[in-house]
Amino acid sequence: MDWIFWVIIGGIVLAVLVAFGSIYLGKRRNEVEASRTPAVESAVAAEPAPVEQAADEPVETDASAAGIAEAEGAPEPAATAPQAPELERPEAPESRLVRLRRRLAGSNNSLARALADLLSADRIDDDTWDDFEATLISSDLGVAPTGELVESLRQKLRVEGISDPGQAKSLLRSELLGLVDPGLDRGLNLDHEPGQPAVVLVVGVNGTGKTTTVGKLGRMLVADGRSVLFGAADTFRAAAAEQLTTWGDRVGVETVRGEEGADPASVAFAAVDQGIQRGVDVVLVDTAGRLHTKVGLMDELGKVKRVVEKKAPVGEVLLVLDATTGQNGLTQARVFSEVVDITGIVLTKLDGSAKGGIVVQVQRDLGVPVKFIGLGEGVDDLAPFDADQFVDGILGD
Ligand SMILES: Nc1nc2c(ncn2[C@@H]2O[C@H](COP(=O)(O)OP(=O)(O)OP(=O)(O)O)[C@@H](O)[C@H]2O)c(=O)[nH]1
Repeated sequence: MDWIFWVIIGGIVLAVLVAFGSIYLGKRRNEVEASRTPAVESAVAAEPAPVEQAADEPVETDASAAGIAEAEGAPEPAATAPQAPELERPEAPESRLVRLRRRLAGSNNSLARALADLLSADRIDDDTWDDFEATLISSDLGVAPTGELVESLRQKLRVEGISDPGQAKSLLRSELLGLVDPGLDRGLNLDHEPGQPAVVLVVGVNGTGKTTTVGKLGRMLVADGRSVLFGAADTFRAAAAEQLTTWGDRVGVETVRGEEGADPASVAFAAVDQGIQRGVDVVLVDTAGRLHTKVGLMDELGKVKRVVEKKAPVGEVLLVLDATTGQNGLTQARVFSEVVDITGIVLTKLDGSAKGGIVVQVQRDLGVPVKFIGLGEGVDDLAPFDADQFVDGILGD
């Protein structure tokens, strides 16, 4: 019987050991689980990283869209909407100056302020007129046109006894309008023979905004339903052709370019030749404008024009001038007009300049109309010049 007793005792001891063992093992497992959990959590937390990257992709698109929006001067470049197709839909040329007028007014409100000061003075004496005249001159209207305007305004205010600010402002408006000359033909000459494109040469000193203007103009012409080709005849600066090609990609226009340092005339020739073969409506040729010597410039631009005209007549030579350069810009303009027949002026950077009066001076000086104005760096920031809108803009209306 003894052995039965010992078997029972052994069984009890075994059962107790098994019970303790499983309690211990269960506890260990929990500890291991517990120590593992943070790692698993961090792994789970790490998982969204690729997802985040994937989610980042549209943000990258947004960034580029924002870049475009920023370049266009859109007020909220950080907008996160995916690239909207309308971003690339060109704006109708007619509505541009209306939209851009605020920018013009923002830059030129010194004129409106000077007029307000003039009219609010208790007594308009010589000093008051002198201040007003100084403001007109500082807006680059030029000494002679300013003298004419002030003289005429003084006389009319005196003769007609005008003291009402509204009436005085409309008088100033009509005087300014007379100086800007609304009667000038500001249309871009795009006449061309069948089988030949219209050719537009864009000239000017580097940095004035030539390439940008070619890009914006291409966009405007495309908006108008025309087929366009760019010619990168600024072969002097390596990046210039690249810059124009980028603009072309942006506005849906192909660019004909040559090797760096190639003869600008041969690139212009090739562009017009391509234009003929493809049957495009307009070839816009961007040129280099180093003001090294007048003779060098004459040789280069003269040659470009002569060579191109073996293929098709050049209908427009647009001179691009930076409005912020004032008298310097006028001096450059004179040099260019001596070497090539300018048919129109593009005044750029008027958005950052209180020098709207330069329009009057440059037209008088060169005897050619301002046809376009640049009011920003964006694709749609070029507007056909309209005398009425312009004067309203610089008067802050
Ligand atoms: N604010 C403003 N900037 C402009 C305007 N037009 C051009 N720009 C800027 O002026 C700078 C020079 O423009 P470009 O088009 O490169 O000038 P460019 O005459 O072709 O000069 P090169 O490329 O050196 O031959 C760029 O930063 C343009 O974005 C404008 O109407 N307003």
